[in-house]
Amino acid sequence: MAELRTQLGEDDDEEEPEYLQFKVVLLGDGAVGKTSLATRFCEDHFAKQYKQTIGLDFFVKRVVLPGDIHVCLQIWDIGGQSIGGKMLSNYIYGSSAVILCYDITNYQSFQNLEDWLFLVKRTFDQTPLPYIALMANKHDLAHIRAVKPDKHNQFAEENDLYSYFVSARTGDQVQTSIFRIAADLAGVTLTKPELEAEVAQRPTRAELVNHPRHDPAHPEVNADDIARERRWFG
Ligand SMILES: Nc1nc2c(ncn2[C@@H]2O[C@H](COP(=O)(O)OP(=O)(O)OP(=O)(O)O)[C@@H](O)[C@H]2O)c(=O)[nH]1
Repeated sequence: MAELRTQLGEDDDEEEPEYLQFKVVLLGDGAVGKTSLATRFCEDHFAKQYKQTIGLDFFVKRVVLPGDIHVCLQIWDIGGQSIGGKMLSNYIYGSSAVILCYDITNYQSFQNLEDWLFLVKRTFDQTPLPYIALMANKHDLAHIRAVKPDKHNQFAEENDLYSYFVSARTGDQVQTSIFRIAADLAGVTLTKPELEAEVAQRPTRAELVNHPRHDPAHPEVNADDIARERRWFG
């Protein structure tokens, strides 16, 4: 995995820690929530309004792992319309991690990950593949999901992908997933208490989402969904 050690200070202050730097690329169809995930990862903010990413956008996430290991993730948010574009391979090239994102309420966005994954493999060609994660977003809409967890797990297993279920909207599992990805890239094994401590340190207020709770059309809405909305997430 590509890794760069550097000092990230504004000046040459000797106190500035040494960061492990990794390029992380978010890929997936338009409107699956890549920008929302990046802003949740990095700014702990969520915007309801959809603003299409043209080309790409950049974010930076700094994480301190157990053992005082400082990690800087350069997050490349690639617009979903780039799939047919000539620049896509250039965007993917040199990444340490690729996060394949889909919207659990949009089956097509899941199916199209075959194409996104193919493009990643083609970019890396004979060279080792980066860390690749499968990220199911919009988990707050689990009551209208179109992609069953079984399908997700099968795709992840078949392609040897790390697997995450998140909601950029509520923040559910977002900080945990990025913390885990940072640790995996840095080669740090996290214990459960370490992961929980990180999440507890950065509470995100879960937003109440209006679900049709007792709608007979969505009988699968259950107590877990309701509890999820009320929890505090990292
Ligand atoms: N309910 C819900 N909506 C979400 C979630 N994440 C994103 N959205 C909404 O989905 C829409 C698209 O989100 P974006 O983050 O702009 O999607 P994108 O994948 O970056 O889209 P492109 O720029 O076209 O590639 C926006 O209206 C978001 O508010 C989520 O977890 N839950």
